[in-house]
Amino acid sequence: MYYYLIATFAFVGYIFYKCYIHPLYLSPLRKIPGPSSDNFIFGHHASFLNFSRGEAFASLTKKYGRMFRYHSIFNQPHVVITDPTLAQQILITRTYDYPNFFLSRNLTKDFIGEGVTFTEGDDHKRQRKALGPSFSLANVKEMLPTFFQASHKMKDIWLKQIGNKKEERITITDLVPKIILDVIGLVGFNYEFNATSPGSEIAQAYHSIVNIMPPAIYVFLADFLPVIRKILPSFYKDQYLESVQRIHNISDMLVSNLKNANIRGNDIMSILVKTNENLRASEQLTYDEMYSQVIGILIAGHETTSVALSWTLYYLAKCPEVQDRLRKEILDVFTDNNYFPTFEEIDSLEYLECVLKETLRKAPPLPDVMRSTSKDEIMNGYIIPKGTPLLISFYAIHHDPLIWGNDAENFNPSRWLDPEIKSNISTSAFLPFSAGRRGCPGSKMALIELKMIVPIIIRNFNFRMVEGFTFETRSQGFFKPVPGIDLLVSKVDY
Ligand code: HEM
Repeated sequence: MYYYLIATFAFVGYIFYKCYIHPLYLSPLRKIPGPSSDNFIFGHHASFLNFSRGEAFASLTKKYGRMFRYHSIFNQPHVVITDPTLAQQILITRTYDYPNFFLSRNLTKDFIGEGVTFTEGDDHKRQRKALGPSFSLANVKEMLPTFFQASHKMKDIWLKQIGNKKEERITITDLVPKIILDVIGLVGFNYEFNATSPGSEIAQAYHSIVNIMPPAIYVFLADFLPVIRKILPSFYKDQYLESVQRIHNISDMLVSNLKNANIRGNDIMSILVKTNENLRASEQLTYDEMYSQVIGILIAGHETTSVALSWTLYYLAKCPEVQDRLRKEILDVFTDNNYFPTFEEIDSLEYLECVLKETLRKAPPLPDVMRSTSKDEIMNGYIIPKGTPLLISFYAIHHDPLIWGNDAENFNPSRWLDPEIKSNISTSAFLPFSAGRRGCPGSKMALIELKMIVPIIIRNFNFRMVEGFTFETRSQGFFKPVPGIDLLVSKVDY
């Protein structure tokens, strides 16, 4: 009887020590400046981490400097980095000294498998080597017709929605993700997702996954108590877990089909399968690794590009003079509505490039990435013990007035034409695609996709803000408008 009592006291004491005494009174990380914990159980997940953490980190940078601390679940201290020099060290100079950090390795692995996002060191290098040819510029150029058709499909759906009306209020964030999902289906796997059709299985599954994530406390506990994964409330079980399973089934089918195919196309996965066959046995990806790339590419390549496109249209609606200037530039190349431009032509649109860069600066689709320390370190004079989670906030770096000037909060594409600003911006101050060995392999593809879609849409439509319409911004994972963006859309005829 006493043993049970002692064991219970010891357990409770240990939990109290780990969740309260150590993080708040003993950890060397408590010396780093930062806000005090808001909630005994949820830490800052009870406050700013639940909403737009990018904006919160930008304002905390002003208060505490470019390295500060916040508290995660059970008060665990995490360190936020908004200093480009430290970001350079973590992301670029010593990439593999700072492994990726996940709130739950188990749940993440269940979801994305052992693909490129999950691996470290030599395994990560091996996977990136195999993926390289799929993302080469030559291959991305082959994707132009798919981008072209997707933008015309988007245009046709909106034209139908406007009909004979002068102007129509459209929730642009309804169609944009579906169009981008279709694109990734075709260029990624040569597969028709038909996401714009009402019964599209993949579109529904995908929507559930990105919109019904289990709360942070579940994710955190899932690593310590595997039983948590079995007692997820039925809401998550039915919608989230079933959707994950559906996407896994599709991934399995795609990779099996490709392995057995006699003729393969130029899509990302086909090229990966071909590249893999030509690698030395020790470098080849296993079936599981290959299969994990499907879900990785789907998530990494879809939500990011779709969010970037939605923000671009939003900022163009917000800044009519920018929209007019961009349309003028576009009309010089897209002389005819059905004109199919060359790669060189879309790449030469200088102001379009500025608009896209400015959108990715103001609203980086992935507002931050997480890493951890693999050994004890000193950073900016503070002791950072091994295993400390580090959050590199791209959003805060992109909004830092010391880098971007006093108009950092303004949407001003012309800043990218200013030679002085251009020369001040290092690779670690503009990080929409992160940087270093883990930097986004799809950056060229995403930019070219946007450079094809935006002109076709802007050539055909004028976008205006809806008076009084507001939305929230969420940045759990992706920096997204919630519930979405409504704009007034009218046809433009040239
Ligand atoms: C505007 C669009 C995009 C943005 C803003 C973006 C941004 C990013 C960022 C910030 C990372 C994290 C890198 C890190 O952990 O340091 C990443 C990783 C990744 N992205 Fe993208 N991405 C975009 C489009 C794409 C596309 C179109 C694809 C593929 C079709 C893609 C595939 C990947 C993959 C596979 C990774 C994991 C790389 C690794 O861990 O080594 N991304 N992306």
